[in-house]
Parts: sequence; C-alpha cells; structure tokens
Amino acid sequence: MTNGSACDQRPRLLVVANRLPVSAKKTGENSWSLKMSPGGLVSGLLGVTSQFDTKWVGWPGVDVINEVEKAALSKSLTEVNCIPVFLNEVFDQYYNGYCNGILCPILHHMGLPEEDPHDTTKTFETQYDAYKKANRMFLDVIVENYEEGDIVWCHDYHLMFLPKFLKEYNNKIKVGWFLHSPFPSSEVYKTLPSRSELLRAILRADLLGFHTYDFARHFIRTCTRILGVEATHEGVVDQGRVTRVAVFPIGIDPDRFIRTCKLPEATQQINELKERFAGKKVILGVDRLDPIKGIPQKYLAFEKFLEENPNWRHKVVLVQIAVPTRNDVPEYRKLKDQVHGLVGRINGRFGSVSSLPIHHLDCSVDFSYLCALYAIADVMLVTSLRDGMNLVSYEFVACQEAKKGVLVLSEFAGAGQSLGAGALLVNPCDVTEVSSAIKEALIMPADEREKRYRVNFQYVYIHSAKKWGDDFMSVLNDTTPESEMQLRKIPHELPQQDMIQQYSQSNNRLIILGFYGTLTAPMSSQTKEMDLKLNSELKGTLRALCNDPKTTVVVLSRSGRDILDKNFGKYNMWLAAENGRFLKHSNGEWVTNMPQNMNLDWVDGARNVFQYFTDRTPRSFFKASGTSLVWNYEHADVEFGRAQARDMLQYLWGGPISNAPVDVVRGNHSVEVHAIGETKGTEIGRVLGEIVHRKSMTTPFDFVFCSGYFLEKDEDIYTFFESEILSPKLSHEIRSKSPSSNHSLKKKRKVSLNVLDLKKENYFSAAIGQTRTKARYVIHSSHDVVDLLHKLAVAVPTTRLTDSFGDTNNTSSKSWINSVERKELVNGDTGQIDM
Ligand SMILES: O=P(O)(O)OC[C@H]1O[C@H](O[C@H]2O[C@H](CO)[C@@H](O)[C@H](O)[C@H]2O)[C@H](O)[C@@H](O)[C@@H]1O
Ligand SMILES: O=c1ccn([C@@H]2O[C@H](COP(=O)(O)OP(=O)(O)O)[C@@H](O)[C@H]2O)c(=O)[nH]1
Repeated sequence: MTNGSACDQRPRLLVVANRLPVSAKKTGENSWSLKMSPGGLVSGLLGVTSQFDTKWVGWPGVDVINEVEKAALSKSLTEVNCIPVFLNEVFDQYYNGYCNGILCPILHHMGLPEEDPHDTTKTFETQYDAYKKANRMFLDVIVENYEEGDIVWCHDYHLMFLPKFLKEYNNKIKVGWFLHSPFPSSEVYKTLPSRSELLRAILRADLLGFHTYDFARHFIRTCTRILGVEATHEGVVDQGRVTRVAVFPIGIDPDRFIRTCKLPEATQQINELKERFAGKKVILGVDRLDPIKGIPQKYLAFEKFLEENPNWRHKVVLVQIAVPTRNDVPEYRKLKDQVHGLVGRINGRFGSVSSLPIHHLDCSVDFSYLCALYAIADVMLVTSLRDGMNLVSYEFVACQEAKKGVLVLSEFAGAGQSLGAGALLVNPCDVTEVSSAIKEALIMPADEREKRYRVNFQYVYIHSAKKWGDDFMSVLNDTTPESEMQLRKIPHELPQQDMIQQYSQSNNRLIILGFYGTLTAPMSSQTKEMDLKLNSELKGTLRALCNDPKTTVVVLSRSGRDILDKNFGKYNMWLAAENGRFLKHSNGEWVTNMPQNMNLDWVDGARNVFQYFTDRTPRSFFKASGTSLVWNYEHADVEFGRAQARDMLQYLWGGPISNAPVDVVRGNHSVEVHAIGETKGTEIGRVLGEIVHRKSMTTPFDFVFCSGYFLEKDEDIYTFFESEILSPKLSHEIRSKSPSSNHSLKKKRKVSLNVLDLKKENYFSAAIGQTRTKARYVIHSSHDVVDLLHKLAVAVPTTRLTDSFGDTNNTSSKSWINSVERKELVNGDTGQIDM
C-alpha cells in the first residue's frame, strides 16, 4: 500500500471494493487516522501482487459531507494509494439495506428477508435504487482517475453493476470481477427480485472469479437457468459474447503471520496467554459477528461437549473474538443479543468463580495479539453456516508451527474444500457432530496432529494471496483480447433507413424470411405446446407486402408443409417447407426436389426415440416432417432438457440413425435429425430457380432482404448471397425474341439471365437476436421484425392486388431483357443454362 513513484512503469491496476483496506477515523479538524479495515477481503487483497502500480478505490469507512474535510481525507488516503468514494446519503440503503440486508443473505443461502411493511422509505425498490446509485458513484470516481490502459478489478457483491457501467463508459477497459462470498444454488438465487438484471450486469465483465468450483458451477447454472444463456468450458456465452468464469481460491500472506509470531511483541503476548491459560486447552474462534459464521451453533456444540464430557469442564476454554460488524443491520443486532444470551447461559451452567468456559470478546484485536492467539490455540473452531473462503482458518494454520493444533472446520466454508484433508470437517448445524469433533481434536495424538498440520501448511503456503492475485490477473490479461475478438465479430444493427430507401427505389424485390423466431408470436405469448403461429400483429403488413407486384416474399422454414399452409395459405407468397425440399406458391400445389429413392428408413425408429424423450421431459415437444424430426425443450427445465438431449443423442446414435444418411443438429434448446445435406443454403439456389422459372421472371432481383433466427448450419444461406455478390452464378433461362428490323427474321431464342443483381448496397441480411452470425446485420428481436416489415409496407403502398405471376409486363422487365439482348448481340453469346 505504499505510494508508487511518479515514474512507475508498471501497468496500473484499479482495485475497486466497497471497503478500502484502511478505514478513516476523525481525530481533529481536518485530520484523520487510518486503521486497517477488518474482514478477509482486505486481508486477501493486501497480499496481492506488486507487479502492478495499484490504486484502491472504495468507501473510507466514514461519512464526510464537508468539502474541505473530504479534500483533507482524500489527501491522507492518496499517501497510501487509496481513492475514496464518499457514499454519504446512499450508504444506509446501499450497504446496510441492499448489500447486507438482501444480497448477503441470499448469497449465503439464508433466504430473502421479509420487507418491512411499515417502512415505506426502505423498500426492496428503494434499496435497489440506492445500490445502483452507489455503483454509479464508484464509476464516477473510477472515471475521474482512469488512465488509458488501466485494468479494473471489481470486488464482491457490493459492485455487481460496476462491470456493466464500466463497459458502457469504455468498452475497451479490461474488467474483472471477483466474488468473495459463496454463490448460491439457482433455486435460492431465483428468489431475488431483479435477479436477471444483476446477472447480466456482471456478465459484462471479461472475467468472473469465484473461490470454489461449486460456487462457479452454481453461478453458471443460475445463468443458464435464469437467462437461458449457454455454458461452455470457458464460462458463459450470451449473444455471442463470452464471459470467462474461473476458480481462484483466495489465500493469505503466510510469511507475514510467521514473521509476526516471532516478533518480540507477539512472543511476549504468547507467553502471557500461555500463562493465563496454563493447564487448560484453548479452543479459539475468530469471526465477525455475522449470522453466516454460525457462532450460536458453535456455542451450542460447546455446551453439549461440556454436558457430555464432565471431565473436560475447567480443563478447556473457548476464546471467541467476535469482531463487530454491520451493526446497523437488524439481523446483526439480534444476533448479538442471542449470542450474549448463550454465553451467559453456558458460563452460568459450567463456570466457577475462578474459571469461565467461554471468553467472549465483542471487539477486534490488534494484529500481533491475533497472531499470538492463533499460536497458542490447541483447536481452532470454525462453524460457518456458509462462508466464501474463511481466511481465519488459513491464518491459524500459518501460526501453528510450534503447536500443531487441530482445525475443526465447517464443510460449508470455501476453506472446507482447500483445507479439508488436514482439518476435521463438520456440518455446523449438527451440534452432536461438532461436539464430537471438539473432543476428537482435543485428544488427537501428536503424530496425527503433525501430519494434518503439514498438509494444511503446505496448502496455505503455496496458495497465497499473491498467487491468487497473480493467477486472476494473468487470466484476465489473456481473456480480454478474446472477448474483444468476439465483440469485433458482432455485426452492426440493420441500417433501417438505408434499407427502406433501397427498397423503395428497387423494381424487383426479394424478401426471404424464416418462420420460427422471426414471424412467430413472441415466446411469452406462445402456448406451452407451441404449434408455431404467425404473429397476429404481422397479418396486415404481410398482406400488403405480398400484394405488391414488385415484391416476392418467401418463407423458408424447417417447418413442415402443413404448418406453412396453415399460417401462410392465404397470403400471396412462396412457401418453402422443410428448408426448401418442398415449395409451393400459396395458391398452388407443393412440388419437391426430393430424390425419389431417398433413404428414409431411419425416420420411424427416430420418431420412437423422440416420442420417448418427449413423454419423459415435461413441457418438451417434437415435430416431424417428411425428412426431419425436431425435439424442442425450450419450455422445459433447461438443465434437465440439456441432460435429456445428451441421452437422446446417445439413443439415436446407438440405434435408429447409426449409419443413416442424416445430419444431427443440436440447437440452443433442440435436437434435430434431418436427411443429409439439407440446409437453407444448399436449398435456396434451387428454390429461387424454381420461383423465377414459375414466375417467368424477366428482371433480376435488385433488392434482397434475408432474415431469420436460423440454426448456425442454416446460416449458409447468408454465405450463398455473399458469394452471389462476388460472382453471380445463379442464372435463369428465358426465351426471348431477337430484335430485328426484318419481321420474318424474328425468332424465339434462349438466353441466360442472372437471377440476382446484387451489390453491397441492395443486399440486406440480418440475423435475429443472434450476434454470432454470418449475416451482415442484426435485428434484436422478432418485435423489431414486425416494426421493420411494417415500415417497408408503408414505404411503398400497394394499389392493386396481383397474382403471383403478374409482374412480367412491367417496364423494367422489358428494359432488362433489352439490355441483355443487346449484350448478347454484341457478344454473340447464346447463354448457358444453369438451373
Ligand atoms: O466490509 P464488511 O461489510 O465489514 O465485511 C467484511 C468482509 O466480509 C465478507 O468477506 C468475505 O471475503 C473473504 C475473503 O475473500 C472470505 O474469506 C469470506 O468468507 C467472505 O465472507 C465480504 O464478502 C467482504 O466484501 C467484506 O469486506
Ligand atoms: O480482530 C480481528 C480479527 C480478525 N480480523 C481479520 O478478519 C479477517 C476475516 O476474514 P475471513 O475470510 O475469515 O472472514 P470475513 O470476515 O471476511 O467474512 C481475517 O483476515 C482476520 O485476520 C481482523 O481484521 N480483526
């Protein structure tokens, strides 16, 4: 925490946490004393790497209103590289309210406290607002102090909005976020109002760190369940953006403890304590007086131990340092009373004039004394009901070189996973188990204590705070360029004005639209069984577009013929079912290009598997069309659906589709099996050829809009159009008369005409809601599609109804034929037939 020199060349790191490593106390007019802040977050961060020029941003532990005082305190803090965020009026609702009254209990599996119906000034909503506001205040201070290239590392649940705010301010800033608390099971997290907004806000970071694999797993599962995003081995993928999620168990600076234990001050304190507790075993507890720490459970277990082991009464003492914390939160105040009650009862039952079994201290102790306590303790008792890591257990191990005492450790603390091999792990809620563990620890033979200590010490020594910080920063460094790459690939939003203008100016337009997720009603209003239904808001718009003689509308869908007939039968448009295997004009008959001898032997067997899984996965459903089967579990429990999808694939590969000519596509929430090679890209050429032929079209399409919510595989449709821009290949044969002044020489001849006259300016492809796409642009949702199609429809109002084949006589067609014929005469080319 020493001040970096002006010419410091190390990269700058802004460490942002609610609490600064030092807390200020006013000592006089404009003068302040600084004292180290309590809590494991601060201890952990103090050990962090020196490879950065680190500045700390956080709350200084006091309210300061007066500007002169603010300036004086800021100046003192600058000397220790700290930058204050004065939270003043928002502090209570932000820190006591939202952070410690709402978020903290949820994260620690303690449930959402009830809202006080009588206090309308402090509701969930007002506290949430204050929370957001406080996060903005942190942002403002960062912005004031930010220098290009700074890395920002945000800490803990107090600052869940900060990654989002930082990225909105400057997307290039590398942002990491670390959670010092546990992350709960999704079932618990789900109860939090505003759960999604908070998740999305932290997902804006480049790297998210957790203490243990379990917390990271809970987080990822919560994101997939609540947000419906994808989980990969790297982390969470939302809209093509990857947020890395990784495990970084925090540690301490062990040397600092080892060193301190050997200093004269501590040695003296150790001797005094030994003398004070001579003839007795000492059990030590060091916790903030926080409901998560399980102090009442600890006392109940100790009471049971004394009850059941009268021979130990007066031979053992429990010293509990209960560091005051969050005194303005009602739950914490209640806890204090409860704990004092228990201490009184137990001391009353088992104490004597000369000896008390429990020494309970409502205060913090100085560092040297803490080390001395750790050093003389025979047993360290940690009974957290839930704890991010619990550094106290590490600190005890670091100070036990001489004594080699026993650590009794809650299995619900993060440390339970790292120090589990050397500690006696307990379920803190099981008073009997803890009481037995106390006894086991007190009577454990020296050689076993020695062995356990070695295991623990080695872990604590290697997994230091420095290693934690270095590991996090090194992954963060690697992560950001990756995320930037992903971001670079995100296409722009569809330029609607340009598109509408091109649309109005063009003479022969082609609109190709997917059905599912494009023209369907928004998900929330779909029934759970979900037969795909055209969004009713689109009906008028679609009719207007389809009836424009200059516009050809095609719905190209994986759906079967019956579904397209049902939804689009009455519009003047083209329907391409099963990805284009079947085609019809809405008022004509279906035709197919499906090979007659196509092998569909696999279909019945696959259908049985699909039925089997549908029956066993509530709210899933499947659709079968001639050449494909799709099982959809988007309305089912996502985790269960995914597990079922994995099983389903095994069944399919092991049975009906082994060696069958099929492709299997795993969608976001679906499994699809279809005849090989059938994608939108492979079929679109044939579909267009057929349409152009049946329309006897004589002018190329000079405007194309292609949009849908397509499977990755089907995005080859966009590639198809891109390659047509580069070198047009799709052509169509028409018969035309050779112009000749000599009437008798006029005869019909075949000419090959390009179907598409595409340039960068008149081709618009847009993926819906998917940012990892081959399309040029993105449209956010199917709502936006409704809006856009409506704008197109009103941009060129139609005046007459035509049939689908009614555009052959327009003037532009004539001019196109003429220009081609002219070219032909010059080149003497009779044209090729491609289709
Ligand atoms: O700042 P306070 O509100 O007074 O609380 C102190 C800290 O408590 C929590 O600490 C956690 O961080 C430790 C280090 O990662 C971890 O070992 C422990 O299990 C956690 O409870 C809180 O998460 C911090 O933000 C507070 O500063
Ligand atoms: O009087 C005390 C007793 C303990 N601690 C420190 O508080 C931290 C507690 O961290 P832990 O991870 O165990 O739990 P937290 O309080 O952060 O939830 C440890 O580093 C202790 O050294 C302190 O600052 N003052």
